[in-house]
Parts: sequence; structure tokens; C-alpha cells
Amino acid sequence: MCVVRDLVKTYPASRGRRGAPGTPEVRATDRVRLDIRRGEIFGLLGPNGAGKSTLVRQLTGLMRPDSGAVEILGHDIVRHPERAARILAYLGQESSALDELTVSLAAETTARLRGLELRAARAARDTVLEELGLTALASRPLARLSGGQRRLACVAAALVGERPLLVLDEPTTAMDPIARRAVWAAIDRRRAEHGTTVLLVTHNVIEAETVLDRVAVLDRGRVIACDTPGGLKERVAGEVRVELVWRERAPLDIPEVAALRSSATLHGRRWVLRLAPDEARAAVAAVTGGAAFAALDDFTLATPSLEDVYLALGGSDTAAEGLVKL
Ligand SMILES: Nc1ncnc2c1ncn2[C@@H]1O[C@H](COP(=O)(O)OP(=O)(O)OP(=O)(O)O)[C@@H](O)[C@H]1O
Repeated sequence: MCVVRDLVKTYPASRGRRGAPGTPEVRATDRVRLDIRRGEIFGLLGPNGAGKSTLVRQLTGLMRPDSGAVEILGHDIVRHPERAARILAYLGQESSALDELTVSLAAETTARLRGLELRAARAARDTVLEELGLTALASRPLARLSGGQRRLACVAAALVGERPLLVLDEPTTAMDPIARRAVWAAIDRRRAEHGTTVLLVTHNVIEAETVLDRVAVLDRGRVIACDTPGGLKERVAGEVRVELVWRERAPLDIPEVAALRSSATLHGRRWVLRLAPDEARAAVAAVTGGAAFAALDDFTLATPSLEDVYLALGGSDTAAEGLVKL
């Protein structure tokens, strides 16, 4: 469906102006290889600046790579970037192009631009607005909607016209759980009924885990792992995830707590540790048995999630070397 080979894009260094420092050259995608199969929901996961948007812009024909190949449904997108618009629907992070239109017109116009006759475009519009729970907002301009509603209207425009490939950059940003569920159901329906393929850019690892068939983890422009969520999780199997939530702050004056700090990922009051089972038992005994217990609000023990894999892989491409399974 979509084949990417050795895709490279380097942003040139810029000179600083008026004494401001310049920026060095950035290799945003570094020999990226991907094979996305028909009907797959394929995720691109990676920290800020990993190169996800740059990669997606090259796949959608919006940016020319320095070198490498992109083939979608047999079309060479590097040589013929204009063909991308006929094959795929792209939902970027910005909606400004549609902002002046009403929800209804945004969906209808997009359907017309994708080649539907007027009557078919209106029918497609009504179906997608109904499907996403947007009918009551149909006559409102996008600029006068809440952030989540506007995002939902943009998803509606992306879905209309049944493109075989949907490229969605953080589609559910700012949406409430009901809207999110409607979006995932609409995507799933297209996959079941039309064999639609979805390339999804996301930071939301928890959401991603439930919807993705396969995931590529990108770090500093390189694919450092590519597998099913289950396959990725097996790589950290044997570890236990320990989550500690402190009432106010961690009592670092207690040596057992201070000792755990260096191996924990800290999120304010919440500490996340990945430990071998016997270490996890010892850690829980230390924080629940002694003086630390009074400072503890909650703790959980769990098997690893995709988030643990993400944290384990992200930023350490030497550790992940050899994990790529395409
Ligand atoms: N126009 C540009 N000029 C120079 N460098 C750029 C430009 N756009 C992006 N970069 C750099 O290229 C790298 C990849 O950026 P990109 O936007 O593709 O990352 P991302 O994974 O999409 O990040 P985010 O999750 O924050 O959206 C980053 O180091 C970024 O600073």
C-alpha cells in the first residue's frame, strides 16, 4: 500500500541575525524505511522533534525529500507529488484553510474537491456529520467552534469522499471521550467496509495502544522499532511497572525512597519505575512498610504498557539498535 525507502530530509543550518545564534543543520528524517499494508492502522510514535511531521509531509507530497522513495498504491510520490491528493486524505495539525466555512460547507466542499457530484457530496456530508455527532453544529463556521469541535469538523472533512489512505496527524487532540470514540468508530468502519488504510501520528500512547495494528517508533529521524503493540511490549516483558503517587512530595530524606528516585521517571507527584519482579517487590515493601507509607497516596503494580516501551526506547537509539523488525 505504502512503501518508503531510505527517505532523507535535512533542514539546512541557518545563520543567526543581529547577534542571535544560528541553528545547526537538522537531519529530520534519516534513511526511513516503512511498509504499510492495506487496511492497517499504522502508528507513528515519537517524542517532540522526532521527525514525524516532516515524514508525513514527505509522504503526502507536500515536501520534497532530499533522497529516497515513496510509493503509494504504485504511484511514485516523489516524482509525482500532485498524485497524492487523489489517493489520500491528510489531516494536518492546523485547520486554518477551512476556518471561514461552516461545518456543513467544509465537508461538502471537500467532497466536491474529491470528485463527488453535488448530490453524492451532500449525501456524504450528511452521513459523516451524523456519524461524528456534528449535525447540530452544521451551520456554524469552524472559527466559532470550540477547539475539540473544530478538530472534529476537520476529521469529518478528512473522512468524506472515501480516500483509500487517511493520514491523520494527532486527530483527536482536544476532543472529549465521546468525540474520540466517534472518531475511532468512524475510522474502524471505513477499514471494515472499504479496506481503508490509516497512518496515524500520535503522542497519545495509551489511546494508540487500543487502536493500532502496528507502530513505528521514530527518534531523531530514525525508525528505532517497528512492530505490533504486543510485539513491542514483549521487549520489556519480564519487567513490572511500579507507579507511586505521593501525597505532596516524595520523602527524599528516607534512604529507600531516595534510592528509588534515580531509576524513576518523574511526573510531578507520580513516579513510574520499571523493575525486575523481585526489585518491584522490594520497592513496594520499602514504601508501604516504613515511614514512607504516610507520604504515599497510591501505588500500582502492572505489566508493561506501550508507554513503557516508548519510554524505554525513546532517546536511546543505541539500546534499540537491532530491534527494528520491518
Ligand atoms: N522548517 C524547519 N527548519 C529547520 N528545522 C526544522 C524545520 N521544521 C522542523 N525542523 C526540525 O526538524 C526536526 C523534526 O521536526 P518535526 O516537526 O518533523 O518533528 P515532530 O516529530 O513532528 O515533532 P512534534 O511532535 O513536536 O510535532 C526537529 O528537530 C525540528 O526542530
